[in-house]
Amino acid sequence: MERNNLGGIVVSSEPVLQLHNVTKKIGRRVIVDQLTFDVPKGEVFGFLGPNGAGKTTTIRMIVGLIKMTKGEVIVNGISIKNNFQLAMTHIGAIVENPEMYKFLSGYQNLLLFARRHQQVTKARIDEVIQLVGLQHRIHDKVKKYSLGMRQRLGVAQALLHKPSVLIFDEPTNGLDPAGIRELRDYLRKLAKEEGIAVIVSSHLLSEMELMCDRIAIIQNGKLIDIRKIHELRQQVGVQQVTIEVSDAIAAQQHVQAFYPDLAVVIQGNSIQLVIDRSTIPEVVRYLVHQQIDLFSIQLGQQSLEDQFLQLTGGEQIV
Ligand SMILES: Nc1ncnc2c1ncn2[C@@H]1O[C@H](COP(=O)(O)OP(=O)(O)OP(=O)(O)O)[C@@H](O)[C@H]1O
Repeated sequence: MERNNLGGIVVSSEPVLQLHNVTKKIGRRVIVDQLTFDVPKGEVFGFLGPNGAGKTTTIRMIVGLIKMTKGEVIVNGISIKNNFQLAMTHIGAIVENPEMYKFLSGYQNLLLFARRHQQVTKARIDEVIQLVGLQHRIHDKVKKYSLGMRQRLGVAQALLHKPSVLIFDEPTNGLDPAGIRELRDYLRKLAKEEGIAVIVSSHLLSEMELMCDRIAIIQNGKLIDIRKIHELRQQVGVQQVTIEVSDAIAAQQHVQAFYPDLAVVIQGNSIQLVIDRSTIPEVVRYLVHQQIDLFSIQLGQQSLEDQFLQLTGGEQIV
């Protein structure tokens, strides 16, 4: 088995989930358009796109809640078209609000849920409770749980039958910052320690960036790009440079004359430009040579957000 290293996390390159040309048409409208990607074991994979991009529809197709118009979904080598029941034994999903009885305890809910799966033992129930960190509150009634705890219980339910893929649609919806952080930590733990492929969807780039190893960007039902988060960070070599100068108008004209393709913006007493880090000394030398005095230089990185906005043609992903 080939292995590679994603930002310090070792994951197997063996895909546990494969989508090939997955397409959904409703009437004449193509909602999801030929999506193709693989997710390996142990990876947290983000499905990022603006509202209405087709994320939920794709997830609903993967878990069999709706039919694909075209394409194929393979889970652990099993086609969901050929052997749906068997393929689903490898998937745990939290797509709609998990079914829970509020007047029963978390533990009683898990017991009820476990009856649906023949092979779930009491030891496994205890194991998933530990995994999601609910051991201290598991005998409280669910009505006393916070939203974050209910979500954990939902994840515990989804994990009972030992799936190799966990799918979670918009997991952070409604959670406060502390809840989001907890969720992020235990989803990453599940991927790292249990080798589960975790697939999450969101329209929030800031969350995906902290949670995922890789992100697929989807817009208007189409896959625009797939990137590894750590690669993205390394690629950001281009920097925004703000140079405080004695004469901003003259500095702008000089730099513009020397680099005709560069956009040079005046900000108060400074000029601002986006250039490769290696070009900075040349610009500085040139300005000094043109008798422009320099007072300060500030560097800012082009953010991941800027990159995604570029990729999606400016459509807002916040
Ligand atoms: N049953 C349906 N009939 C008609 N159109 C639908 C149906 N289900 C979804 N759509 C449309 O398909 C598009 C994609 O919807 P989907 O819910 O998959 O997007 P999403 O990326 O999950 O968005 P959000 O972040 O808002 O949940 C939307 O324009 C939606 O209106």
